[in-house]
Amino acid sequence: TTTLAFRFKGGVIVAVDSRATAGSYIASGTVKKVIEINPYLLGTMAGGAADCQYWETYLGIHCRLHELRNRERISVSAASKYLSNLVYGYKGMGLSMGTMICGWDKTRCRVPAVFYVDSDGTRLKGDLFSVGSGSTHAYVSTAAGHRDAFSGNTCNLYHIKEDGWHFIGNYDISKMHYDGPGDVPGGPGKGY
Ligand SMILES: CC1=C(C(=O)N[C@H](C)C(=O)N[C@@H](Cc2c[nH]c3ccccc23)C(=O)N[C@@H](Cc2ccccc2)C(=O)[C@H](C)CO)Cc2ccccc21
Repeated sequence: TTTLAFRFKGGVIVAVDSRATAGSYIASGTVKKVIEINPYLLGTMAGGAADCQYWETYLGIHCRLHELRNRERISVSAASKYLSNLVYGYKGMGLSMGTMICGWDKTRCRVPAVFYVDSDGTRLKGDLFSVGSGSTHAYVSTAAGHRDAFSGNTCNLYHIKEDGWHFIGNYDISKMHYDGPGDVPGGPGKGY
């Protein structure tokens, strides 16, 4: 899996691949690794498929209950803290989940936010994260889908703006232009 999210003045960009594996077998090439928690919160998924799907769906239920009880949206920070505390209760029991909770807070700090949360209990606020077996490639180039055997098929792209998330599209990674390590802007041998 390769998942990437970063914050910028225009909001948050979220990009994930769509491959699921069981050992070296490709179990699926069309999985959704972004859960649409609500119109202004997205969660990405890496690690155990069932673990990610189950606990991020559970988070969605909690976020809705928060809205009903408090008559206001839950903040990205509070949503990510809730997920982190949830899975921390199962630490050491075999959960495997690496996720980014992304959104644009409308109430408190009114800025885009990205939090990394994993099943070890780590929770980090940041501007850019990449999670999954292909993340090392994604940090350095657009190579993840081509270089990591556990990532690939298609890329799902989302843009979170002040008015919520927008699904930009699904792109076939095999049709994306990539001519080797020098392919990224400013890469070696490009002279700029
Ligand atoms: C295709 C699929 C499932 C599936 O492929 N399950 C396998 C066993 C799975 O969880 N694969 C993981 C890799 C994995 C297998 N066993 C594990 C034990 C611990 C941790 C990870 C794993 C995977 O593809 N994970 C994706 C993330 C993912 C995949 C599907 C859905 C959400 C997230 C990913 O991270 C990259 C491929 C690198 O592993 C489970 C499921 C439930 C409902 C609907 C579809 C599926």
